Amino acid sequence: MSSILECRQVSKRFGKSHAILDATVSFEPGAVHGLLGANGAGKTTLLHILSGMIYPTQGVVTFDGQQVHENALAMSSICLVKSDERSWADYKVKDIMRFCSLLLPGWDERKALSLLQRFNLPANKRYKQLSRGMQSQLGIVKGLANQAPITLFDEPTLGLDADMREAFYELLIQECSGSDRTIIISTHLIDESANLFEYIALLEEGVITKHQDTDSFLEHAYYLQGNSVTLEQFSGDPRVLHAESLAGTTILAWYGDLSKERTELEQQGIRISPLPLQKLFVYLTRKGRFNNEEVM
Ligand SMILES: Nc1ncnc2c1ncn2[C@@H]1O[C@H](COP(=O)(O)OP(=O)(O)OP(=O)(O)O)[C@@H](O)[C@H]1O
Repeated sequence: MSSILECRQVSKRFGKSHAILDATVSFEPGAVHGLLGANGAGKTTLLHILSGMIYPTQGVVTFDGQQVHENALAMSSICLVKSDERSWADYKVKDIMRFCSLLLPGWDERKALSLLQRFNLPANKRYKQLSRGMQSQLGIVKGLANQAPITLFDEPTLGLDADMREAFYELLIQECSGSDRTIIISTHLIDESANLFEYIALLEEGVITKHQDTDSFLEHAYYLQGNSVTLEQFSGDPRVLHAESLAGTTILAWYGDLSKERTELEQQGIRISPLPLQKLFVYLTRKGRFNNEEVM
C-alpha cells in the first residue's frame, strides 16, 4: 500500500542535542498508527514536525507527495491535537469551537456539538479553568470533529479516567471504520490502546527503530515459562529480552523465531504464551539489553 505521509531523513536538533535523528518513515493511509517511545524519545517533536508546525533541521516531510512545510494546502490536511493547547488558555470552550469551525477546513459542526454533549463540556468555561481530563476531551473534540485526512494525537488520554479513555477508543474506532482517515497517536498507555493500532512506530532516543504492522511486530514475541534447568540453555541468547527466576521456575521474554525449538520445549513442559505489546515495548526500549546470565 502506498503511503500518505512520509518523512525522509528528518533530524531535529535543539542546541547541541538531537531530538530526532535521521528519521525515515512512511505512514500508510486509512490506518491507525501507534507512535511509541519512552519519555523524551522525541514523539512530540516528531508529531510537530509531521504537522508542519516546526521545521526539521534536516530532511523533508511530504503529504500525498507534496512537501508539508510552507504549504498551506498540505498543512490544512493535517490536524495536530497537542496534549496541551496553550494558545487556547484564555478562551472559552464555545469560542474555541468557533475558532475551530472557522479555521479547520474539515470541521463537522454537528459532530462537534454531539461530542461536546457526550463529554458534557461547559461552553462558558475557559480552557485554563478546565480539569486536565476536560482539556484532553476538548482536544479529542477538535481531532474527531475535524475530518482531516491526517490527524495526529499527542497523548490524547492524559488525565482521562478509565471510562472516558474507553469512550475515546470507541469513538475513534467508529470514526475510522469505513473511512480513509489516517490517525497517528502517541501514548504511554500501550496495552489498552494496542487493539487500535494497525501499525506501530517505535522511537528510541530520536531514532525510528521499528515501523511495521502490529501483527508482525508481535508475531515472534512470547513468554516462555517453566523449569529453570530446561530454560538455562538460552542464557546469553540474543532472542531473550528479559528473564526472571524464582524457586526453580524461569520466565523468559522472548523476541525472535522460535519455530525450531517450540515443539521440543512444549514437550518438556515449557508454557509458551503471547507477550503483550506493553511488555515487549518495555523490554525493547530498556537501556542496555538484558544480560540473562546475571539472573539465571
Ligand atoms: N523546545 C525545545 N528545546 C530544547 N529541547 C527540547 C525542546 N523540545 C523538546 N526538546 C528535547 O527533545 C527531546 C525529545 O522531547 P519530546 O518532547 O519530543 O519527547 P517525548 O517523546 O514527547 O517525551 P514525553 O513522552 O516525555 O512527552 C527531549 O530531550 C527534550 O528535552
